[in-house]
Amino acid sequence: MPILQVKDVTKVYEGKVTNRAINQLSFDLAKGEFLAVMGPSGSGKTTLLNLISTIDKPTSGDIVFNYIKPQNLNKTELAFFRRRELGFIFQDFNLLPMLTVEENIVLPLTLDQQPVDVMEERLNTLAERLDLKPFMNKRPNEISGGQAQRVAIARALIHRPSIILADEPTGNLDSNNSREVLELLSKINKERQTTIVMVTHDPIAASFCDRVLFIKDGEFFNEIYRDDRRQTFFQRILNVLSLLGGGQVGDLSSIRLP
Ligand SMILES: Nc1ncnc2c1ncn2[C@@H]1O[C@H](COP(=O)(O)OP(=O)(O)OP(=O)(O)O)[C@@H](O)[C@H]1O
Repeated sequence: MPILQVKDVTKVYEGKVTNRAINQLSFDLAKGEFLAVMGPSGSGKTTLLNLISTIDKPTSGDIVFNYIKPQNLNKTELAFFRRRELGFIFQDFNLLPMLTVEENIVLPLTLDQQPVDVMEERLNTLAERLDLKPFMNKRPNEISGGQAQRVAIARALIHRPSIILADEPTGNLDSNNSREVLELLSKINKERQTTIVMVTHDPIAASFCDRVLFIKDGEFFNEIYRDDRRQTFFQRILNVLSLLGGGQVGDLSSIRLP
């Protein structure tokens, strides 16, 4: 049984002009998979992430987590589901500026009214693993972008969610910090079998994943699995992107991945 099933999902935004942002899209996600979603601007990536994250509801079709259909939950159940099952990582980190690094990380457990000893134990483990110990009492504006994203990753992991949803997590980072964050996500995925869905424009970021799902105009375009070296996978990602159009694939094709 996949951890997530997207079944024939359509999302139509009604307005002056009707916009079919996702059209009859279907795919499964296995537990422990690290999936990248790619596609040109406006192809429906954020809409898809909003549907999976239950922020938005499909117009038709089903999204099933394990055996749960979030669209059938009431508001309270949905809030509980989101808090327990999902972890979010955003491009702009979304840390609360008034809280310290430590307070930001434990926020999901605070909201869930978990006991202090559980918070402390998990906080210590994550701070150690993500190398955050030196910054625990700092505020978000006192740390670098790369450090802020590591804090956001710790916050996304602390309640041990079933799925991590990441929207362009390296979009605001330079190449060194991007690589560090991607290696960290990859390590967490491999060591803990944490399931991750990551929307990205960046083929280098996508090359860290197990599979890339490409969408175009809200529809399935292609998917490729990593079964070889990251460099070869990267070249295959570039090949699909050049078929999709709209990118600067030519500039990237000579890149040797570190
Ligand atoms: N709330 C909304 N109301 C109406 N139309 C919307 C809404 N959100 C997105 N759209 C439209 O749905 C389509 C898909 O948008 P979406 O933001 O999901 O694409 P995207 O692939 O994430 O784009 P980008 O890479 O530029 O972030 C676009 O045509 C967009 O204009």
